[in-house]
Amino acid sequence: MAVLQSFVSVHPDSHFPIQNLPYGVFKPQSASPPRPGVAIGDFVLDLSEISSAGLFDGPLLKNSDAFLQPNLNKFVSLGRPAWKEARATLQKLLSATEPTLRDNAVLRQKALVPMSSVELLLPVAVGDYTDFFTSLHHTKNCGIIFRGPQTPVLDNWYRLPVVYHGRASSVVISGTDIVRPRGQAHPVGSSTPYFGPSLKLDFELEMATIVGPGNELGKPVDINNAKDHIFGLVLMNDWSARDIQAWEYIPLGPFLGKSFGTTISPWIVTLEALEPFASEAPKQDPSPLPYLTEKEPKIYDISLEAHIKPAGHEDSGVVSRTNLKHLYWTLTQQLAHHTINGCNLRPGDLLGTGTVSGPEPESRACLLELTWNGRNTVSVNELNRKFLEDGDEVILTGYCKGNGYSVGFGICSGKNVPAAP
Ligand SMILES: O=C(O)/C=C/C(=O)CC(=O)CC(=O)O
Ligand SMILES: [Ca+2]
Ligand SMILES: [Mg+2]
Repeated sequence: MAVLQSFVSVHPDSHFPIQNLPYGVFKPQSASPPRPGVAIGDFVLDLSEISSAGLFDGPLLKNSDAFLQPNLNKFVSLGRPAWKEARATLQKLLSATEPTLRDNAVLRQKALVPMSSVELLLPVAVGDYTDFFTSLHHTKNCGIIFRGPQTPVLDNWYRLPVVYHGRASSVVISGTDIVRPRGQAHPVGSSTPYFGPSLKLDFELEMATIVGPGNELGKPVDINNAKDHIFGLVLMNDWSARDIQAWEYIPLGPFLGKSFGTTISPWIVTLEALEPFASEAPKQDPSPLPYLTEKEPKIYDISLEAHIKPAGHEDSGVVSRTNLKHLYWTLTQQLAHHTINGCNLRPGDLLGTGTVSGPEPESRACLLELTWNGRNTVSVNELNRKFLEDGDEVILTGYCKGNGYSVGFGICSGKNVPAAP
């Protein structure tokens, strides 16, 4: 079957072919109000213009103001039938053989904006942010580093997706500077804690679910319906101050070591676009309890990379290469577990997968693991790093390789700037 083509020319290496159509929010000019868009090649299609032109003409979106909003919360709340309808409309409008937009120069001029000229914003207003801990490799390595080699993975880890509640207020869009946090730390061997800028600033390469309709308080989501609550995925960097974290986290878990900033990528790639890259998840042993047992457990084959651009340098170097398929607990198990006590999820909530470390040393997805808590170094363009230095930029990227095209996530980047004096 011929590969679907757009009338917008899309470079073969682009993350944003017509097979992808990820959703974001942008401002065409700094003074313009934010509006939803989809990425196509090097352009953003302005969905407020497409909506105002009456081109969302399917039964669910015909009279909807979902694309006349400053964020995507309303659209993601509508659920999969509306998401499918929007995708079908947009794929048709952008296809090479469809004249409606292709041959309307006035509308094209208004609705197709060069991506290089826009400001990308947070795609959703994030009401709540939760971060799971679902890579066995990451869990084992952190266990050995923080708690010693005796029992790096505790029994509960195999029975439920272990998780902590993060801070939504400090979720920021790719490109936002991250100020090095100050806090307490208590290095091994020192008799008292000290206070100061973190000396162990780290990144964590993760992905995150953007929640769709969500559930009412008191009504858990059934595991076999959990997929209907996942609108799509973004890249996520859960910045972590390892020295602050190691001292504060017992017994309640991470707090100030994580809450100073979490960066997400601007484009939400939908599960519809990821479907060709889904496969059966590996069997879990021990078998999970019935509320976590799904009829068709799926994983997604998404190649992920972390790069560091050292302070003052033009080029970045790759420090980690991994894949989302290395996770033990599926995205749907994470979501169902989150609601099993009746806790409600709301449209736009952000559920981090946890650090996506794989089995090979080069697939460790944070510096804590890559340098074994600063015992070793990683080399980046002939420089060595134990942890991040002021001015270092971390760039995450991810993509799925299709037949003749890629479905990608673009980048999720952030630069560290010095701590407040
Ligand atoms: O093992 C620990 O004490 C903590 C490790 C983390 O920092 C984990 C975390 O943020 C969840 C994850 O990214 O997998
Ligand atoms: Ca994390
Ligand atoms: Mg964080």
